[in-house]
Amino acid sequence: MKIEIDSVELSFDNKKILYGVYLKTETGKVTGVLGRNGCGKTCLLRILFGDLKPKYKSVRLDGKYLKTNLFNTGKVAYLPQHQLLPNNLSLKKAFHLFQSDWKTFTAIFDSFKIYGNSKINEISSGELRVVETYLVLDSGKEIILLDEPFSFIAPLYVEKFKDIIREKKNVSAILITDHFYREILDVSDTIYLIKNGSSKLIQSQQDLENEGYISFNPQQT
Ligand SMILES: Nc1ncnc2c1ncn2[C@@H]1O[C@H](COP(=O)(O)OP(=O)(O)OP(=O)(O)O)[C@@H](O)[C@H]1O
Repeated sequence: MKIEIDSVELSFDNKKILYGVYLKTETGKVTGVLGRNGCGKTCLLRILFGDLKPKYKSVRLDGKYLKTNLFNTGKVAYLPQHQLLPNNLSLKKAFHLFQSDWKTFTAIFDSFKIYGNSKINEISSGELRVVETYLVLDSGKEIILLDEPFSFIAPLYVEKFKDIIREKKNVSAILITDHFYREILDVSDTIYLIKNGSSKLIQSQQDLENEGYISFNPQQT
């Protein structure tokens, strides 16, 4: 499946946020989205999902204009920046509801074994992020949108999620945004930088330096 979004026009109180975006993601590929704080990454994911209504947008699935919101198609799973799961749900129940296998999860993240009967509000915010990111990635949906999956979790878990993302991209088109740009560069097949309301295709870390997204680091040359 191929998903494209363009012709996005989003403003808040006459402040233009997005106005020149083109972004494509497809099955078999991870598409990374980078950009400074407040450039519009979360808004773009929400517009694609259908959760935020801009003045205008055009979303195409396999080249065909989508007349409804993407979430109405049942083809998408979305990890928002805010909490996804309700507080009083037990972890095992959450896995049951998402039709995800608890034992497979705890075989990868073994320190979670003790939490099967714990409620969502009894684990740490980082642990919750691990659970939610896993459930979204394991949803089997054709399109997966991840808003900052790496930012709040330990480096060991970031590595595990990068492996899971590489595996899941075989069946899903994965769109991911995060400030951990090295992880995004590592795991993505295609990268866009959102800057001044527009998207730019990024080929290398050098491009990110040239665009002023990261500063020049002589130790890495
Ligand atoms: N509901 C809203 N009302 C007014 N302004 C908003 C609203 N939602 C977002 N914005 C503004 O739109 C801009 C883009 O926000 P967005 O959350 O998409 O940024 P971002 O690139 O995801 O930032 P970050 O990396 O800090 O999460 C910001 O300037 C933000 O203040």
